[in-house]
Amino acid sequence: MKTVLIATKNKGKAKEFESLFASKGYEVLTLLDIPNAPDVEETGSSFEENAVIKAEAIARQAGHFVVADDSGLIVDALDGRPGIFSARYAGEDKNDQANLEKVLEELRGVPEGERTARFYCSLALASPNQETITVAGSVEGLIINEPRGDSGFGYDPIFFVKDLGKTMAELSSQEKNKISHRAHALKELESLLDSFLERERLS
Ligand SMILES: O=c1[nH]c(=O)c2ncn([C@@H]3O[C@H](COP(=O)(O)OP(=O)(O)OP(=O)(O)O)[C@@H](O)[C@H]3O)c2[nH]1
Ligand SMILES: [Mg+2]
Repeated sequence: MKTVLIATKNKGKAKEFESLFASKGYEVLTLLDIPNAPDVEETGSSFEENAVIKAEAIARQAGHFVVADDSGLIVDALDGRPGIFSARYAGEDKNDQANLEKVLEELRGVPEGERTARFYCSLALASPNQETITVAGSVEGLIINEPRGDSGFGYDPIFFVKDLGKTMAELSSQEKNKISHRAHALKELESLLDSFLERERLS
């Protein structure tokens, strides 16, 4: 089986990548499988910049091609926050529950029609031998008042997907993996992955 290394330490993302890539015949390894994997500082000012920083740093260290994901929640009524700071919105300890509560608190009193939001995911594919490729995907939703559902991770319980009439956390992992920002970005990457890997083989 072909193996792909994902430069993430986020368990929720790792699980989603495992099932997204399994359907394409790849086994997934993440930084959670690698003892003492470094923490790469996300110093960029966009999702794309941060995805490239993470992918290139780990590709250099591993001497191997890797995929990195930088993603987050963009809330229109909060001028795009938490955005690239989604993982640490309520503090450095990356507490999903506290992050979600901070968003709900900041949106208190904002009417339903103004609670539009999207999840955005940038994926970077990097190798020591080639130019880095980036792709992106997003999914539109509404931030509801109270968390609902317990699948997924992060802000999923407050992100309502109108077409499905459910929050992301009320979807099964298969359902989320059909419509999520990460799934859309990976679909974009799919068409580029084979030729990237072919160049990798020849380099
Ligand atoms: O409800 C959610 N459903 C999702 O599908 C999702 N995808 C991203 N996010 C949020 O955005 C942060 C990423 O920040 P991020 O890209 O820097 O990742 P991270 O720091 O958690 O791990 P790493 O990949 O950098 O190691 C995450 O922690 C979450 O708060 C999501 N929330
Ligand atoms: Mg991060």
